Amino acid sequence: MAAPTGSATSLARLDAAPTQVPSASNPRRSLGSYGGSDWERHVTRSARRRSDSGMTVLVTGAAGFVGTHVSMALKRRGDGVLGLDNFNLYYEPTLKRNRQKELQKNGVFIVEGDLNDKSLLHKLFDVVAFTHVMHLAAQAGVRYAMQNPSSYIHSNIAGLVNLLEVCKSANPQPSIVWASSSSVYGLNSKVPFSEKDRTDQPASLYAATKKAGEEIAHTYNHIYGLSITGLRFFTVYGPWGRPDMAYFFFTRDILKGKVIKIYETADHGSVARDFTYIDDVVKGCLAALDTAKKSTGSGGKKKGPAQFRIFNLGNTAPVPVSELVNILEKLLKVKAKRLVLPMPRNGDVKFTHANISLAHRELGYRPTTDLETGLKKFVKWYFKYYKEEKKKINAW
Ligand SMILES: NC(=O)c1ccc[n+]([C@@H]2O[C@H](COP(=O)([O-])OP(=O)(O)OC[C@H]3O[C@@H](n4cnc5c(N)ncnc54)[C@H](O)[C@@H]3O)[C@@H](O)[C@H]2O)c1
Ligand SMILES: O=C(O)[C@H]1O[C@H](OP(=O)(O)OP(=O)(O)OC[C@H]2O[C@@H](n3ccc(=O)[nH]c3=O)[C@H](O)[C@@H]2O)[C@H](O)[C@@H](O)[C@H]1O
Repeated sequence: MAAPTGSATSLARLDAAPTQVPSASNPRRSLGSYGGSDWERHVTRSARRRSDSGMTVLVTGAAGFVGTHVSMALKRRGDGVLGLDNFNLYYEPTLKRNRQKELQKNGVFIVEGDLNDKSLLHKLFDVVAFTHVMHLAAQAGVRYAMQNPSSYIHSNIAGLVNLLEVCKSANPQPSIVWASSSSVYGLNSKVPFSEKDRTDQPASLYAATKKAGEEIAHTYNHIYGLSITGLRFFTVYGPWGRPDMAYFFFTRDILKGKVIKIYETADHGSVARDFTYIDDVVKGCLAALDTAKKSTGSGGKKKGPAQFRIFNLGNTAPVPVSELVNILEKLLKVKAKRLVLPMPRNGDVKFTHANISLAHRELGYRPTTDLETGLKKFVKWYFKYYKEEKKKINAW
């Protein structure tokens, strides 16, 4: 994982934009450097939909785990899709580049840029009349927030506000669906978590920025008439996943014979997650886009009541982390070296469990993949992917 950049304290740095995870691209390029007709040709071709009934969607975080899957699913069914990602170095940059290649093969172009680059966003909305924005770009990960807190402010707060500012003044205004998180339930002990439950006890800065995002979204809905749907994802896993997440690095470490740390509660109880398979989450995202009503503002002014929704997208079948490891051992045919430790106060919560009846009722959301089935698909992908990567390295 990339070293955090947040420790610089010189006066020059204090004036600079909030600290970011180092990025492969320069987020402050001048508009001219986005490239002339070639850039525009890629953008318009990627955003072209196959039929008039389709949508034209800007997917932020398209080189990310969920963003890649959602972009692919939209393109497959004929919608116009344009990606935006800053390709930051929070985890393996080659993985993001390889996801980008997969998307490119399927006709999805990713513009390399930062959410905070207002002129870039304006330029994109000038070139393409987006009907929808699927906003997935964010600084993810609950524990990394203790190492690089500013990166969460940069992407999850400043970046979100910047995006909403541009959306509010776009003509037509797009409908927005964006990723919140199960982490907003924080220290709640009433399960399963329902959208009506309190969300005022976050256990990590990550969770606090997602909660803040929900409030910010409400403001833009209230003042400017933006149609906004927030989706609270619950620990999403699967092929092309995130190497900073436990199921992914447990797989790598078990195969390497390295010790893995498994957290337990202070009274030796198990820590559990409502692990949700990526294909189920993608279906929920598409259903949210399909049922999103149009925004009601124009010229930066609200012209009528606008839709505002929040849904849990979980699996509603929590599994203890120790059981996740049992399944991985079985699939990998390797015994894990386990070190059981009390859960540190590092942003983690003891358990998550989604009540999904609202998403079921309004989105027709019904997850169908149990953890063992989903992990089997992940492990299959993992072996294939790293075999290919190893071949590439050996060929050098
Ligand atoms: N995967 C999960 O378990 C999970 C659970 C709950 C919520 N979420 C949320 O879902 C969304 C997608 O998560 P993911 O797992 O795909 O994460 P990810 O890190 O794989 O994807 C996020 C992408 O956003 C990009 N990005 C970050 N900051 C940016 C910026 N300022 N400008 C442009 N691009 C930027 C990153 O480069 C990355 O490719 C995130 O909002 C995350 O917080 C994920
Ligand atoms: O749904 C979300 O809102 C969040 O989902 C995800 O967070 P988490 O549920 O915390 O997933 P993840 O890190 O894989 O840890 C899984 C389990 O392994 C335990 N865990 C973890 C590390 C370790 O070394 N040992 C361990 O036992 C740990 O205690 C936990 O019980 C996303 O990363 C995050 O972006 C956020 O959006």
